[in-house]
Amino acid sequence: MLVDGKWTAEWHPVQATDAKGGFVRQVSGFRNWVTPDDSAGPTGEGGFKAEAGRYHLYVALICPWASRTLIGRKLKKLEDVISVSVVEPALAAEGWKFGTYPGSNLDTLNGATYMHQIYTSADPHYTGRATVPVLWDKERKTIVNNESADILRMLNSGFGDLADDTFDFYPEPLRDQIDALNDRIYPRLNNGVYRAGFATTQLAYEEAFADVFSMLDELEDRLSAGGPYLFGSSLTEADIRLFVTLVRFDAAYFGLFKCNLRRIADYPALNAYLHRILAVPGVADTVNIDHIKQGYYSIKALNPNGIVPVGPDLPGLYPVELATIRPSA
Ligand SMILES: N[C@@H](CCC(=O)N[C@@H](CS)C(=O)NCC(=O)O)C(=O)O
Repeated sequence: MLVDGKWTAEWHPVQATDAKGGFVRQVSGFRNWVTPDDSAGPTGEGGFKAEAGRYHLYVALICPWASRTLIGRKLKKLEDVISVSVVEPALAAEGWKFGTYPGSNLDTLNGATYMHQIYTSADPHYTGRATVPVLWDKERKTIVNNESADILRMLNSGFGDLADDTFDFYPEPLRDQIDALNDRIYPRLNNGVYRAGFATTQLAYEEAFADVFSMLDELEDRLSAGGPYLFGSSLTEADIRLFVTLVRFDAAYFGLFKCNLRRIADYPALNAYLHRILAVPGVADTVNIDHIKQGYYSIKALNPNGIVPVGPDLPGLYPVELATIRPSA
């Protein structure tokens, strides 16, 4: 991580923990908002007007939080308005790295090698983890925001007429209910899998494990009783936020994070829902199971030898054919 703008040598991928050994996620540091008229958003300062070509997203395809923003950009048809760079899937010794791994890019915009250099360009004294996603302002040469929940809302309504209005991820009448559901799903499931995976005590792991599967059971019941989306016929940000966790679950969380009571494939309604969202035009383009597997299984603290499992076979998502991977005799 960065301490006063300097990369600390003893960087460690196991994140902060609380007194019980539970994983604690860092609070995001840049919280300004792009708005149609340049005014300030719910947090931070103004001066970030929606303009085509002005903003850039830095993402990792392994990362569920970054993927929220990629889906938002796709479905709001903002691809020509906001450019994107994708880091390599594996966390290097200095964190996220730009490179030539298939599906990744070099940073042609700022010429950085590592994501932490983007942070110190914005704030030479930055202290904190250099996380993705980052929404970068090419004009002011700074980070607008590095919190995916905020960026997803900006993509929904901050870009005004530059965005397509087929989807409204945060419709006025549903806002309280969406907030309430997000507040349940985030700690138990989205972050719950990380709490299980990065727990440093049996107790913290088991508490997280119970949260993950009780939440999945609850969502299975909810989707069996109605649908096609969490709030009926319209796809909202709650669906995007749930989808990014579900699509990683069987490939990474089940194995690496020891969330292995059941797979998403074992939940009929959740599995159908996962594939329903995957079939929404544009969504599948944001999902890269190879990056997801390579990225999670590169976390040395959890997988010291770095061996990436061949399976599981994920029909319709990541089919694995033994014949194509078995070494010939
Ligand atoms: N609150 C942030 C969290 C982002 C986050 O934790 N991203 C992870 C990748 S999934 C990251 O960049 N980790 C690098 C690190 O912690 O050093 C958000 O939702 O945008």
